[in-house]
Amino acid sequence: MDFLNSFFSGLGITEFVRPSIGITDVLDILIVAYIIYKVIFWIKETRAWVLFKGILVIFAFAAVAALLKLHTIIFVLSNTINMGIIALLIVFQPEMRKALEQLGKGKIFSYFTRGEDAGDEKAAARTVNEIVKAADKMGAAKTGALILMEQEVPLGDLERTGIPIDAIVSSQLLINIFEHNTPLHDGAVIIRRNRVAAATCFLPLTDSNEVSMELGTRHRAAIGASEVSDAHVIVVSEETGKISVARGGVLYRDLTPEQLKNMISEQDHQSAKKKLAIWKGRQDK
Ligand SMILES: Nc1ncnc2c1ncn2[C@@H]1O[C@H](COP(=O)(O)OP(=O)(O)OP(=O)(O)O)[C@@H](O)[C@H]1O
Repeated sequence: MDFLNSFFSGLGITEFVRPSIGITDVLDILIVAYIIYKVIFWIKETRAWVLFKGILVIFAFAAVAALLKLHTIIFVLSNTINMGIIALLIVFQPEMRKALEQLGKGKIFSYFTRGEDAGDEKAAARTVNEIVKAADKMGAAKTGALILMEQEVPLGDLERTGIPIDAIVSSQLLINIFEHNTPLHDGAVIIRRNRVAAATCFLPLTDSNEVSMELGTRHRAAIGASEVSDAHVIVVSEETGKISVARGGVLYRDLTPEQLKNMISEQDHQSAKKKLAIWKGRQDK
């Protein structure tokens, strides 16, 4: 303290007021810093990043206008800022929804819901095997398919667009659902905890313009569904018979049955989540 006083008196500042910082202030600063860090991280992960850079340009423009006293520009900018905030909320409604869903499926909540699935491991492994078997056979026969495996984000909204099934997953059932010219073959199947919940479900199409032109609406729907949920979305191409998986907005194409199995089994999902940031930039073009 003496050192600080002599330092400031050396600078000609005689009265040194020490701000009183308590433990709650430190906690407060740490929480705010963490939230800002998370928001920046989230912005960088979504298309909000491009928009964020655009906003920075506008701020720089406003600063220059204020510096040069360009009154008309300042007037226009200050009167449109409120509208701009509302426009941002509307444009980024899907991203904000996703962020809130991710917040909701965080550790605290999953801790309380994990118990429900205890003892289900054997059935889950069987389900994975049946799905892989079905995908492999449908690929060989060039039967198009679209299958969502629900994870933590509930798919009730998507499920309601289809026809309820509620049957134990089997490769025969899946192959039968996607058989051409049958009433259930169009759209997606949703699988929830080892049961086929619904078929003919309609999924949101991705609006990403980074998706290859050679991919049609089935693959776009798979990517779209994986953007709004954490589901494993399996696609079998009717045209090529190739198997792909969409997860977190990324399409992993041309998978072997073994790779598919690894991707959709739970342990792999956890490690894949960690790798997601690395894969993010490798979205198929
Ligand atoms: N929004 C959607 N939700 C669910 N299923 C969809 C959706 N859009 C298309 N599909 C399914 O995809 C089929 C059309 O696939 P399309 O040929 O356009 O896609 P693709 O990506 O080229 O796939 P493929 O390689 O199998 O031809 C539809 O008959 C329907 O079953």
